[in-house]
Amino acid sequence: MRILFAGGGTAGHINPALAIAGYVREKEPDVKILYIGAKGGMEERLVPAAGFDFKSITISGFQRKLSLKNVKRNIETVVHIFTSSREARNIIRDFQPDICVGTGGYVAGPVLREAMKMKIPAIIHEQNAYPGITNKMLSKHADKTMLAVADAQKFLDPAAKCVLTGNPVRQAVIRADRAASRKALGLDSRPLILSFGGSQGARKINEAVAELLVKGAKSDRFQHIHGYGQWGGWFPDLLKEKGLNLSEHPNMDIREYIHNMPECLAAADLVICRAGAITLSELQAQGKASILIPSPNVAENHQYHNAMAMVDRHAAAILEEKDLTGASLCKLVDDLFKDPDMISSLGKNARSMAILDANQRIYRIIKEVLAGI
Ligand SMILES: CC(=O)N[C@H]1[C@@H](OP(=O)(O)OP(=O)(O)OC[C@H]2O[C@@H](n3ccc(=O)[nH]c3=O)[C@H](O)[C@@H]2O)O[C@H](CO)[C@@H](O)[C@@H]1O
Repeated sequence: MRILFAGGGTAGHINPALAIAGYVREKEPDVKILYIGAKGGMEERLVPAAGFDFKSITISGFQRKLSLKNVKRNIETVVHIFTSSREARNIIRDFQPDICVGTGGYVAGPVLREAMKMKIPAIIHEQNAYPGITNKMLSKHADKTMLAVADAQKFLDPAAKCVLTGNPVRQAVIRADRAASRKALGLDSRPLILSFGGSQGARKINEAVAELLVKGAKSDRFQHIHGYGQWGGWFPDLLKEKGLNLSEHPNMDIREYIHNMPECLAAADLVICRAGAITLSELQAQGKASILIPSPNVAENHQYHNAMAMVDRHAAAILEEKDLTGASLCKLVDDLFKDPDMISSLGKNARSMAILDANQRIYRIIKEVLAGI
């Protein structure tokens, strides 16, 4: 079997593709997998690191806010629509896939469209309750549109052939064990706080977490791992300005991107993060207590709705960005750790929401589509 994947822009689109690809490779070690991503996107690093062949095409998205710079970018995007289709077509011709799987993000558009024109079976996966623009466009002609949340169907083309699968989570996340992960990370018996602001990081979360790290360093009560993101290069200097010298605190660790997320998640006692769809599925798979800070800058405020689905089931705490300060975050963390039963019940309730067989369901759909069912 030869499978072509396309999806990218943020890890929220890349990691589901890697989860599906990883599962299929476990089931069928002879499978040939190729991943097409966008030149310059996070997928350029993440996909080869996961051991899959990768090719890129040049593509960009339309900028909605009008400015001179954005007009120029939008003209480039129109040019890319044509050139990227040609690039995608050439890669597809060379690779000759049996099926093409799209997981959202601009790059999936030209790849899946060209595959469909070439009569190659094409299926897409939507991670959110509110679908992204690429999947909305592709859903009309896709052989199957796989959904994480049934509600997404009402925003898709009426012709979409929808099937509910849940979000695919990487096997490494599902399997990671707390005790083994804590040992591998060199942690001691104090609680571990894990924080990050989505796959790209978030300025406001960095600023609030800086306070939490300073306070944590003084009290020495916690161990902490924080991912500050690709635009957060200023974060280490902020800590220095605040007088925090991390070399004196070996179990306080900051990094631009957390590459060993399965271990870090398994080891954590409390996770502070955005409410992107895949992050939430991972929290559920690992049954972790969390403080969710939804991004207010996403289509239809969908991260708030993602978060509330957990908060309403007492499976996470929420701190809205408008209420987020160093002080409000420190207080909520203190309150939670004062109440160990609360931390444990948030984790248990999160786990009860997990859909752990999404990879199996998607694998079955791939086989059915290939068999013409
Ligand atoms: C601002 C934005 O557009 N966010 C969207 C984006 O979020 P984003 O790209 O942040 O996606 P998710 O929260 O869904 O997934 C993030 C993934 O990155 C991993 N990770 C993150 C940080 C890190 O340092 N290391 C690491 O490995 C997480 O474990 C997870 O697997 O895609 C999601 C899925 O379509 C959407 O729900 C989000 O609304």
